[in-house]
Amino acid sequence: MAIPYPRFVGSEQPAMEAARMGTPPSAQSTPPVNLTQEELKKIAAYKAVEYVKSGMIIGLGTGSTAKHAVDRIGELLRLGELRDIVGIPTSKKTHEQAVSLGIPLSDLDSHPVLHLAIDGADEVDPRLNLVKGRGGSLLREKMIEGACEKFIVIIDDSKLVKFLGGSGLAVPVEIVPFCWKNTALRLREMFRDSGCVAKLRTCGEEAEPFVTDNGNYIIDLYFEKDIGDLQAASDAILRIPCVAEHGMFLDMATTVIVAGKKGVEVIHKK
Ligand SMILES: O=C(CO)[C@H](O)[C@H](O)COP(=O)(O)O
Repeated sequence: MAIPYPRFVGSEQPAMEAARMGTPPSAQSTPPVNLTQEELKKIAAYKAVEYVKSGMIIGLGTGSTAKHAVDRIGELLRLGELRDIVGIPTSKKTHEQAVSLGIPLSDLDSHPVLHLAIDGADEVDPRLNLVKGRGGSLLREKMIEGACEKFIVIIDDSKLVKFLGGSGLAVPVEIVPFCWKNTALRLREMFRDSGCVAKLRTCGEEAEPFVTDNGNYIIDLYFEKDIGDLQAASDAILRIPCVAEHGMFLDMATTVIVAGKKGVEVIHKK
């Protein structure tokens, strides 16, 4: 059950108060029904950072929600409320952000096991399976978040879906650029029964291929129907030689923090 924002229970209070940037408790007596999506993302992010303790090795996620968490970690380090944190960034963009905040950084080669990672997601299904990578960082995210003892996903409630692919948005697949049309065709044919459309992700006015931090392309898969057996789909995609990784994160999240108009909910994997 979601904890409603105006009546905080125990540890729900600090995240909300901090996220509302010092709004005095008295000003919170009316339900904050008009929270924007950005505010909800920030509330989820601040709540997740309560799980960060001094001395931890932390996976730093990518995207607009994760950005709030990285900002908050930087702020707590600056205030001296956290110490001896080492961040492992999941993208070049997050690396830049963390450097600008003075967060000490390292990598998976030096730290093969992390205590915790905090990241956003594009979709979360009832079993806490995820789609990630619409920001394009799925490969590094999967490497780093797969090496964590605890993986906290932070979302606003628009990301909750009945089944992956169910929001009508894409399931991304990172591929080696060589003969990408052939890989796109193989992906489309593989999911023909689910009404799959496979599109190269592009960017800019010239619609140039979007290039990931690893120098790869992304094929976005759009499904008309439920994909069905996700593990079988994952295995089949990964068997295509040019595929580096896909954006289905199955059985990886240990906790999902959902901020919605009615409150913030912390869901732990059973
Ligand atoms: O997977 C990701 C980037 O590769 C992001 O975490 C995901 O796209 C969610 O982004 P946002 O928080 O901006 O909605």
